Amino acid sequence: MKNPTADLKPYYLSYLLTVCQFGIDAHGRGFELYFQADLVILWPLYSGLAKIMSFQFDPRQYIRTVPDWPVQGVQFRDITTLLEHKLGFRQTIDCYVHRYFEADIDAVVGIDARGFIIGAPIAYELRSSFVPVRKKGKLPGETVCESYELEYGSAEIEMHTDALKPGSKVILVDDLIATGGTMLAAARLIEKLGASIVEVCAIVNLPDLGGSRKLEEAGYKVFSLCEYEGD
Ligand SMILES: O=P(O)(O)OC[C@H]1O[C@H](OP(=O)(O)OP(=O)(O)O)[C@H](O)[C@@H]1O
Ligand SMILES: Nc1ncnc2[nH]cnc12
Repeated sequence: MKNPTADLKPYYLSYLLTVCQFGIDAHGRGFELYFQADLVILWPLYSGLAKIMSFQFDPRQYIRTVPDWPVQGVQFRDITTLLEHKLGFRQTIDCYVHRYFEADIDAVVGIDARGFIIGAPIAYELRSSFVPVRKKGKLPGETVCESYELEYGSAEIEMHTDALKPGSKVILVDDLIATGGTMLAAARLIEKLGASIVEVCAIVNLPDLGGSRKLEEAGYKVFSLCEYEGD
């Protein structure tokens, strides 16, 4: 087991604080000594529980499906109902934080617009920077641009050229992978800036639309919290 006190992790710390605080008050020993001792004891228990909870969490219970929206034939997987659910939202963010906590991520890149909602809190918890990929025409600085096809339409996205340092480690985040066009275009932007993509991740994957397969064939690791077959 890695010694947790060697490099205190603020995220785990926030979970443990309540327990430890009680211990500190009751015990009356030096803060450092007692606090660190608690971390050593609780670390395997806490990280084990967090993994089990992430494993069991299924966001589909909170996601609303709207048939034939925005066009006939599309089963729209609406994550607003997940975001509205206090615990569901928290568990969603926690799944990514636990997954990437020890990956030394420099930046979370979130895709306009729903990728911002989940990308920003993940970046905050990972203590990394957050970089927005925006629809064309929204960023004021010098940008790199990519065009792509959607399940319903086509679009262009941009990122500031100075948003990522060459060689930096990033995760790419969006709410959903359908045809994969958006993620692939965003991944190309990241690569144009010379950064390296640890994983591309989404809440929802629609595997039958082929996006995750395309991303994997392009060499990216893909992670999603749930899938809907047959879309
Ligand atoms: O895998 P794909 O086929 O590329 O589709 C997935 C993308 O489509 C949706 O965004 P949309 O373009 O509808 O924009 P929005 O977030 O502004 O609603 C979704 O949030 C993803 O970004
Ligand atoms: N089926 C779908 N549901 C929600 N967002 C989407 N973006 C592309 N396809 C989608």
